[in-house]
Amino acid sequence: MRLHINVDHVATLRNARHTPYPDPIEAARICIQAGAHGITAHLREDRRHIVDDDVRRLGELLRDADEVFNLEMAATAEMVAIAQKTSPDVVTLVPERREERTTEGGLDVRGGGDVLGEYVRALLDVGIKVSLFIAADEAQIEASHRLGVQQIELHTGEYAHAFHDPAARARELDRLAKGAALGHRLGLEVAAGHGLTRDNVVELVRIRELVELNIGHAVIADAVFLSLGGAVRAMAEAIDRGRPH
Ligand SMILES: CC(=O)[C@@H](O)[C@H](O)COP(=O)(O)O
Ligand SMILES: NCC(=O)COP(=O)(O)O
Repeated sequence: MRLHINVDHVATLRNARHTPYPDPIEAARICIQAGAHGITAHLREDRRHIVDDDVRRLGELLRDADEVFNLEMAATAEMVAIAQKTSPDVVTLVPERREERTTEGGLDVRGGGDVLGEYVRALLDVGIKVSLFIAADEAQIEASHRLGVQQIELHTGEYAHAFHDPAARARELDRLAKGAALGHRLGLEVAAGHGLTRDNVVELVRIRELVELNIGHAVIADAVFLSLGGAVRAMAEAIDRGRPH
């Protein structure tokens, strides 16, 4: 199971005071040293946390360290051009709404039209792996497969919200498990992420088809008490506890 740490909210803290610290690139270095298999960052259109220069510097760090850089972005011409210029290992296309607090729901791949396919091809053509951040919905998974991407990332936000309601949690886990199984059958790599914590990750990783998790907010929050390296190691331990051996 690959664990990619999302460093967006290191930048949120930095931007709250317009200081140069804490630096998300230094955070990425610590996460990698602590055992993360890659770094994720979301360049939002409003630049509320990660900014363009962070993307450039993360790219340099991770290329030098030979570690994976997963750049999350909206499916727009501006973002695709940034990816072509900065060449992350992976681009995850996500839905984005300017006023949302965080990413709500998955990308509408089925209704995405020709333009989404063009963006996907533009990224694949320059050798960037493409992942689509989608709900665990049969039609969206099949549409992702038809677009020729290598990976899907299942949105676990609803599961995270349902965690303290046993019936809703079981329903969400079942939905994610069915989605992961379908994605795997279609030959897609299946990742998951959003709202994951050391508590809710344990049951999720029983889904054998999942090969990657992208986790940010809870790790950065844990870092306040555990140090960043300690928070990454604690998350890796929670994943190990839940993973079928
Ligand atoms: C796509 C996704 O789930 C993450 O990138 C998450 O959106 C982190 O960024 P925000 O907290 O700004 O939504
Ligand atoms: N794609 C999910 C991600 O990168 C991190 O989401 P979160 O853990 O910050 O909610």
